[in-house]
Amino acid sequence: MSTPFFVSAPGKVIIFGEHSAVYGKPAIAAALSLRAYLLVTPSQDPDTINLSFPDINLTHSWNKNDIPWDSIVKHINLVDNLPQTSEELVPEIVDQLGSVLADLNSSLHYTACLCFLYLYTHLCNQELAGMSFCIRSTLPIGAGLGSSASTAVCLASALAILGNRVTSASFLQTDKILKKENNDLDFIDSWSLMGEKCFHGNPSGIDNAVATHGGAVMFQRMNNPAQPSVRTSMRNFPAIKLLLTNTKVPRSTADLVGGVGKLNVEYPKTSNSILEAMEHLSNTAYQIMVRPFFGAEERKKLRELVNINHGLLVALGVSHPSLEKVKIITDTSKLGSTKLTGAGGGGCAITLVDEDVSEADIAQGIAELEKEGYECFETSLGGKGVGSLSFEDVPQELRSTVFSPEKFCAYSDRIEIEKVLSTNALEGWRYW
Ligand SMILES: Nc1ncnc2c1ncn2[C@@H]1O[C@H](COP(=O)(O)OP(=O)(O)OP(=O)(O)O)[C@@H](O)[C@H]1O
Ligand SMILES: C[C@@](O)(CCO)CC(=O)[O-]
Ligand SMILES: [Mg+2]
Repeated sequence: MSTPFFVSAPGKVIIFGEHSAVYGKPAIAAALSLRAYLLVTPSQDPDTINLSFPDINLTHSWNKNDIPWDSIVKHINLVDNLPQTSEELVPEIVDQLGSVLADLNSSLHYTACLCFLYLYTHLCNQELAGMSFCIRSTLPIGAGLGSSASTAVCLASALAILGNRVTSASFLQTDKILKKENNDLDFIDSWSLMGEKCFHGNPSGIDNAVATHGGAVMFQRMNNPAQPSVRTSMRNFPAIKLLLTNTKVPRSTADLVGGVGKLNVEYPKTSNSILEAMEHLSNTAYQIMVRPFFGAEERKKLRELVNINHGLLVALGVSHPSLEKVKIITDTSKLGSTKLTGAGGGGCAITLVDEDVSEADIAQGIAELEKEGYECFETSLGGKGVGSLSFEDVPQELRSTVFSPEKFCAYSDRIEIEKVLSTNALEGWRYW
C-alpha cells in the first residue's frame, strides 16, 4: 500500500474475567466503537522517522541510521524469512534500543517509543525510507478500555504493511465474508502482543486479540506458553444495554497486574481460590450468553454475575474508591449491575442496565455520575477489528483534508476525529 495511509483498531470492554485472564482463566470481552487511528505519511527527510503521539504529548524523531541495526538484527529469530515472536521481549534487543531511547526522560514516553522501535526493528528494515507516524485515539487513555492494545495493534499493522509482512486489507464493511483462517490477522495479533509486552510485562493477550479481530470473544491464555491462546468468537453476542463510566482516576495496568502478582505470591491459596471462582463465573456467563434465547431471566443472571465479578476484583485489591462510588450511585438508583472493567484502580466501570429502568431514570443516574466529575459513554459493542484506509479509497476531493498530518494532529476531540475518519464518515475502510 502506498503512503499515506491510515490504520485503525478498536478498544474493548472486558465483561467478565479481567486479571484472572492473566492466569490462564477464560474471560469475555467485546470490541468497542471507540478506536485508535494511526496516520502514516512519508517524512520530508527520507532518513528521519517521526513520531507524533499528541494524546500523550510525545513528539520524537530519530535518524534511522542511528538505530544499531546490525546488533539488533542478529538477535531476531527468522523462520522462512519471517520474524518470530517470543515469550518475553528479547533482552539483548531491548538493551540495544536503549542507546536510541536514552534521551527520553519520562517512563510514559519511554514505553511508547520502546513499543514503536521494538516493532519497527522486527517488522521493517533499514532500507525503508523514513516515515511520520501520528496516533490519535477516541478512547480515554489508561482507563481500562484497551488504549494500549489498540495502539499496539495500529503500530503492528502499519509496520507489517510497510515491511511487506502482510497483504493489504481487502474487504469493505459492506462485503459479506465468511472468516476462516486469516494468517495476516494472526500475524498482527501476535506482534501487537509483543507491543503490549512493552506497555506491561505480563499481558494475557485478550486486549490485543479483541482489537485485532473485533467482535466479541471468550479468550483463554494457555498455561503452557508453547500453546497458542484459545479465542472463541461469540457470534450471537446478545444485545446488552451497557453504560460506561470513566472515573478519570489515572492508573497503570502494569502496576495493577503487578499488585495481583504480589498477592499471588503472598497468599497463593486464597488468591487461587478467587481466580478459580472467576473461571467458573466466566464459564457460566458464556453458557448464558450463547443461548439462542436470551431473555429477561438470562439478563438477570448476567447482572448477578457482574456483581459477583466486581466483588472478586475488590478482593484482589484492584478497585478504587471512585469505582466504589460509581457502584453506590448506580446501585442506589437501581440502574443495574456495575463492575470495574479492565485493570481497575480507577479508570472505567461498566453497568449492565436493567431493561425495566426508564430512560428518565437512566438520565437521572447519569446526571448524578456526572456531578461527581465522571464521564458517561454510550457505545456499541462487537464492532470491527483492525482496518486500513488507503489514499486511493478516499474520494479525491477529501484526500488533502483526510491525510493531512497537521489537521489530524489538531482535531480537538473525539467528535471531530469521528466526523472525518470513522467508518460511518468514510466508506473506504478495508478489513482483513
Ligand atoms: N493514543 C495513544 N498514543 C500514544 N500512546 C498511547 C495511546 N493510547 C495508549 N497509549 C499507551 O498506553 C498506555 C496506557 O495503557 P494501559 O494498559 O495502562 O491502559 P489501557 O490500555 O487504557 O487500559 P487497560 O489495559 O486496563 O484496558 C499509555 O500510557 C500509553 O503509553
Ligand atoms: C488486567 C487485564 O486482565 C486486562 C486489562 O485490560 C490484563 C491482561 O489481561 O492483559
Ligand atoms: Mg492496556
